[in-house]
Amino acid sequence: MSIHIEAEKGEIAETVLLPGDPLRAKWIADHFLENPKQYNNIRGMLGFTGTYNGKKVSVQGTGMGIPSTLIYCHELINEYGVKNLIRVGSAGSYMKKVKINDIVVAMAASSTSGINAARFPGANFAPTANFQLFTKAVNFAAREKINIHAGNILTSDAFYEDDAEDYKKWAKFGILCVEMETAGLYTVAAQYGVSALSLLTVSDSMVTGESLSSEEREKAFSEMIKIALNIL
Ligand SMILES: O=P(O)(O)O[C@H]1O[C@H](CO)[C@@H](O)[C@H]1O
Ligand SMILES: O=c1cc[nH]c(=O)[nH]1
Repeated sequence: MSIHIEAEKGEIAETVLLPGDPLRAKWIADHFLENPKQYNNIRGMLGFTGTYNGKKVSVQGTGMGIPSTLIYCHELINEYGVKNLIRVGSAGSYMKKVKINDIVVAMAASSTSGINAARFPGANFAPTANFQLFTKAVNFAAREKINIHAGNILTSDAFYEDDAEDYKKWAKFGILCVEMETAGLYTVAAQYGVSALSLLTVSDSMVTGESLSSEEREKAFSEMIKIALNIL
């Protein structure tokens, strides 16, 4: 048991899917895992372990933003020996070609977070995806004819930006979409020598103003989950 996770040692798999929303963790466990067993309810941040095609896999909610996500990743890696961390999140599109329900595989994550600026004063750390997981995801999507975008994304500390036009500056530099965790995830994975990948489904568009409802957001992510579970 760690401070925020009440699982016994051995109850969590080496590969963990990480949605921000704990109810999405339950939905994934209920719909995709064989024999799912809940191992965490501290703070309602649900975690489950089951199998997928016979392979042990866990799914753990992280909450929203880098600080919350780092708590769960730190404990999963250091207290439970987790080796592969795969975020399955939602994101807001910054480009016209990145449409609602499209999947983005994050090669790298730019960020407005101060976490690495404080760690590496006067320098920039580049949080990047694990190459093997990234390649497997891209190849699986190609085989299954699932359309994906791959590239740089933005991990923001703010969901509600002051300036609704700010996204245009990031889009000019190739940023596909915005979310709130990946730069933290890629950094903590690098810090402890484990593998991480972020898969994102577009739930909102800054370009068109479209948006999925919270119910659709919770459940509309089947193709992304399929990719995550098939790169184990
Ligand atoms: O859907 P999740 O995984 O929570 O991800 C996105 O949704 C939340 C904001 O609504 C932030 O956590 C953002 O990164
Ligand atoms: O617009 C969005 C959608 C999901 N997540 C974000 O951080 N922003």
